Amino acid sequence: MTDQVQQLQAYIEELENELADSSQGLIAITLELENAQEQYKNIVESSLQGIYQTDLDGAFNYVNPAYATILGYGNALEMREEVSGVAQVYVDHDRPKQISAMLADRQPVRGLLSPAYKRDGQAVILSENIRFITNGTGELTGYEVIAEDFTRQFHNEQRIMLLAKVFDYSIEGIMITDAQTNILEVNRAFSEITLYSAEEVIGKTPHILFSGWHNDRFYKQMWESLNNKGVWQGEITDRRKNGELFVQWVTICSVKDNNGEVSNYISIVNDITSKKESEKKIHQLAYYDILTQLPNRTLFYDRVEQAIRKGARESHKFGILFIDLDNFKNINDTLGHLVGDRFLIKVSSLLRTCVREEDTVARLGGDEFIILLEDLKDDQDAAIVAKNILKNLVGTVAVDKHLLSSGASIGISVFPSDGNKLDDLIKRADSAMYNAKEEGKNDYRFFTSDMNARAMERLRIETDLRKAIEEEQFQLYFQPTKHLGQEFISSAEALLRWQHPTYGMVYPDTFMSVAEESGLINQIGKWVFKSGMAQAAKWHSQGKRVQISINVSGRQLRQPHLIDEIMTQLLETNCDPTLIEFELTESAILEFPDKAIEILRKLRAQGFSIALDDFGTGYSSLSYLKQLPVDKVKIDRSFISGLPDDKDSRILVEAIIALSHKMGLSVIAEGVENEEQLDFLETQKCAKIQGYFYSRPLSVDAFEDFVRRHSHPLSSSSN
Ligand SMILES: Nc1nc2c(ncn2[C@@H]2O[C@@H]3COP(=O)(O)O[C@H]4[C@@H](O)[C@H](n5cnc6c(=O)[nH]c(N)nc65)O[C@@H]4COP(=O)(O)O[C@H]3[C@H]2O)c(=O)[nH]1
Repeated sequence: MTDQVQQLQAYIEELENELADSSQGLIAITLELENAQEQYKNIVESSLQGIYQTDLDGAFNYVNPAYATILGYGNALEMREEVSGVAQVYVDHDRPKQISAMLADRQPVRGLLSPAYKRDGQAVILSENIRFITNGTGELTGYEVIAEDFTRQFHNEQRIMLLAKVFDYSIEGIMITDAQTNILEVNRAFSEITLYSAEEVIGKTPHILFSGWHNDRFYKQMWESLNNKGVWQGEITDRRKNGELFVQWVTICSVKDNNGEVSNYISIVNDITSKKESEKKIHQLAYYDILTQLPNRTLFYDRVEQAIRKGARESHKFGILFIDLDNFKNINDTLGHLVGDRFLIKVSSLLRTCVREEDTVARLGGDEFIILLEDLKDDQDAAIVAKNILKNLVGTVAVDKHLLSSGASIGISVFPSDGNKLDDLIKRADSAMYNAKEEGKNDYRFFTSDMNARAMERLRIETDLRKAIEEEQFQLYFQPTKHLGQEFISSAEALLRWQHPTYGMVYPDTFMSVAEESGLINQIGKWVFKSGMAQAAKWHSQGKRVQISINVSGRQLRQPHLIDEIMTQLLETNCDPTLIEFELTESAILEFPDKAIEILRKLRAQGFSIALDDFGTGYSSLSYLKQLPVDKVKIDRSFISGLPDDKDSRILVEAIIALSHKMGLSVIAEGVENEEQLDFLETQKCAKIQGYFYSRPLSVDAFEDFVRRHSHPLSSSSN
């Protein structure tokens, strides 16, 4: 229709032109022209397309009924009465100018989309073909527009474009197949996920992604769901073009045609490989030990809970082995953490080899491991495993160039005889482990009720100790040390006593290990520093110079701000540092020698003295002594008690005294209880002694009395 109108229009123009040129045949042509114009008018008037003509300024010269209808007017006349030109109809007020610019080359414009307003103000999109109108001399006089209401198509097209964009830009991969699963279309995300371009997959089937990961049953269930419900959702592991496996979360829908037959399948695919990997990582971090990759405490406890449920249901026994390495601290401190870590990794694999596949070996932290032995037939089966572990751990384990061995102490509890709750079973295996340690290490123990009583006792002591710290139930006793050949007293060891409100005087042997394990020793130690220094300063201010030895345990040495704390107490008590000696055992220093040596050096630099307590009982060789910044060696009383009869004790004591003298260290013998011991020590020129033979530890009053009884003004010289 549009073409027909345009052809006619062109023809009329041609005739008009011919008319202008020629005077001959004018009448015939005029008739033909009128005819053609009539014909044109009829066609235009009855056209379903809107047609109008305007002058160059956009004023309407003619509007056909269809155009008036498109714009919501009753008829063309009505429209002409209300609207004079395009400016009142089109959204673009500059339309005449725009049209002139578009038609500058006199070529018609086709398919121009022009938004306009209907009579009632509603928007309408017109699709227009526009051409210029010339007069007989070829001069431009206006333009003619054939317009169609394109609003509905426009919105449909917009929708389709929008859907195409969604398809293209969706972050989910989309694959559309026909009913035979031949791929018809895939989007950009699909290509990014699978690494196949659209060209590579279109015409193929999704089998191109097949990884072999799933069995036939999996696909059978998928098709069953698709056929019955029209949809399937799940995880599929497929293979990318580069061969890599990937996990995707897939939703497949079947699309049916008007006859109810499946025409297409649409798969929407989410690559969840990285999500899966991070889930795996999170799971690994939450449930496995980072160093050894063994299950951690959380996972272990969970397995025990499961075992308890299963055990209760099926009347099964299971065992828990609590393992603490005996010698690990030494390995760590002497060879460094890196070797220590590697050793722990080796121990972990070694432990795994000692149990069955279904058993769980976990690391609780540090050098503590724990094993769940599932389905025990007999308690003794747990003992067999424990023995096997000990045998393996005593043998050497190669780490780098070192051949290391560490015994272990193992505690065993058995479900249900030792408890049917997680807490009880773990606590009891732990108590049994302590027992194995206390009774000589490198062995295993089953839990007994007697151990339970001891564990309860430890707990009670810890609770009471906390109260004791709060209420300052402690006292310092002082045990004088005797300088041979010197009558007056110039030094003493400060020894802690606990005045328990119920049990009376409690000695360190009862509570020191609990204080150490619980860490309460740090608070108690602070009190000892303060009281010891205050006492030394007080006697000093009274003109009595007594050097006081204060014990410092390994745990205290590990305290990060030990030196600051000591210096604070020194300032607060106004004590002279040369009046204070710190006593440390060899083993406390050897727990982490480098750090300990640094601390001791700093303390000496501040004017304090250092004594090596219990010397001879630790692991260090005598030559190691050279490296330690100490002023004094205290020979352990276990060697003194053998004097003078026990040959080994004699040899050792002689050697320690001789070596210390050679190294310029002062020596003191602890635990001297009789004259024979004293005589022997005198012959060896051991200058100082301490022990019941001379004096027991004394309260402050008793100590001052003791000094007075020795009828000397207290010395003003140092020891
Ligand atoms: N059989 C016998 N024993 C003798 C004799 N002479 C002294 N003793 C005892 O031997 C222990 C010497 O202290 P230690 O070796 O430093 O051993 C101390 C020390 O390691 C620790 N300790 C005591 N007070 C403190 C303290 O304030 N802080 C820290 N960290 N540890 C302390 O507790 C341990 C035990 O202290 P005490 O029970 O006071 O026991 C004291 C003392 O009473 C003797 O001739 N024969």
